[in-house]
Amino acid sequence: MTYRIFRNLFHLRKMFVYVALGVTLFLTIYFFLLKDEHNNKEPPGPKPWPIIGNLLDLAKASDNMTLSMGILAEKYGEIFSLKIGSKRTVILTSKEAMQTILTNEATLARDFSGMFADRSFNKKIGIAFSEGELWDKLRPWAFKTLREFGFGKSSDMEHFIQDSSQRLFGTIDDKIGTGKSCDVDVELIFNNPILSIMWQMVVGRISPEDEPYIKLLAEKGDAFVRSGILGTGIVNAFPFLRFVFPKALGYNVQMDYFNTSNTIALNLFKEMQEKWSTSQTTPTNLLEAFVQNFSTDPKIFNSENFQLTFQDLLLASTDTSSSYMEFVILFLVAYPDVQEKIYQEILKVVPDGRDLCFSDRKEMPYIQAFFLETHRKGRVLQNMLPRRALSDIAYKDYIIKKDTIIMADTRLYYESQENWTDPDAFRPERFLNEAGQVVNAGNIISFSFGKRNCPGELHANIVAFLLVTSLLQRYKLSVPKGQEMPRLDLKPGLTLKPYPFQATFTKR
Ligand code: HEM
Repeated sequence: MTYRIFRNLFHLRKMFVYVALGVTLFLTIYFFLLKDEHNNKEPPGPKPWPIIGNLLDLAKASDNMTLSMGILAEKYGEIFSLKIGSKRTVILTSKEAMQTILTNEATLARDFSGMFADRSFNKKIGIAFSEGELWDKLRPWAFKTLREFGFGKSSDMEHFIQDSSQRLFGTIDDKIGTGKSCDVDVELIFNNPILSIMWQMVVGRISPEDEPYIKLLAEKGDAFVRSGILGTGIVNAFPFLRFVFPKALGYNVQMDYFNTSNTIALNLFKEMQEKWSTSQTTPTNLLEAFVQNFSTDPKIFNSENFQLTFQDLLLASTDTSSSYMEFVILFLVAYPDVQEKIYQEILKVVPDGRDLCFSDRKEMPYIQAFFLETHRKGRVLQNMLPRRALSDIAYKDYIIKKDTIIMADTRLYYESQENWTDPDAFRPERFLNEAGQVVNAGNIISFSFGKRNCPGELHANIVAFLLVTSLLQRYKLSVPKGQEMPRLDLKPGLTLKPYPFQATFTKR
């Protein structure tokens, strides 16, 4: 018996040695003898390992995932290749590369796998991850319809935004009580008000029954975005891992948000279908228009497509704009002289203290320059949403092969000394000429390029302008007494935001 055990152990050890020798031989051949997988026309990049691709190179470049791609770009240039798992990926880091490649119609598709497939019942539906005929029809229809209900129209949006900001100021005033000031945790204060603005345009109302859903979506949406960029990268590279380590990779949190959003949207859709079957009125919101079009084109205007359109609109507008607003407060607090200049500009344009309208913005170049500088330093979507090449694409001497994932990372561009002379400084004046007019706004590329760029730019600008001006009319912002200056670097996540900080809101 003992002899048999020893003999088996011996065989096992021999087998292990053979396997180890085999693997070593394979890796040696792979690295030294096999022809380089990058044909010389593909953009350069570190040599990928079998199975894991360049995940180790990314991890080695920096333990801060927001920096990794930029660090590799310093070595390989404005366009370089990586393999994320087995996925061939190209990273763009210069404005020229992004502008040229992302406006090419062959890059209108998206990467679609792992959690991005699970969130949409494994179908390419909705706006942000659909493609082809459905995307061609749904995106223009959704934004044309939203515009009818106020989206991107300052006069209509003013009403929604004032409503949301009043509620936010109410909470701050309650906290101040009979005093003059209070310290506020800035993290997440804008999520709920900003989500409410888009909710009103999509659903057409905020009833007391809607409030808990808005709160739930704001909270779970934030948890989704914070659920770990590393986890999402790994899950996209090795989709099966999401079922093996769902908790560690953030997959549970992500699915929790998707399921919550899809259930809320489905209930709204059914409720509207019932209403429509009894009284047929002219639509006053996106949901109503969606349901009314169901009978004419059920392939597009069905409940699943509504669920994903609802999710795309609420998530894309809320997290980006709220994180951007957190950066706005951070920079106002960190640079009191900048805050004072904006306040003086507000006083000059509306000395009587009336609410500002978006049309006042054209008289206010300094605040416009401040918003541009905030986009440069507070890079909410530093890594834009991944695209996918529909055919081979030529750029300079390189070829991006069909089906390559295309990612853009704006950090190096925004931090380049060559482009900005003093990139580390927060200096809105860089966007003003000697006559005090706004210049070089086109150098801010945060909303991307081409037909698949961000459709929410104007909406985001209106929201930021009206929220910030009304806030500064009421409060002066500062670092709380006895606290250190908050961190100015960016907190990693699917989108970037400031690290948690407090600001003192003092009534003017
Ligand atoms: C600070 C605010 C925002 C920033 C920096 C931002 C940035 C971006 C970027 C970089 C993309 C990817 C574009 C591409 O693939 O080339 C995108 C997509 C998108 N954004 Fe925004 N965004 C912001 C606010 C908004 C708002 C307010 C909305 C309102 C609805 C919105 C809706 C969308 C949608 C639906 C997409 C997907 C478009 C498509 O795939 O066709 N975004 N955004």
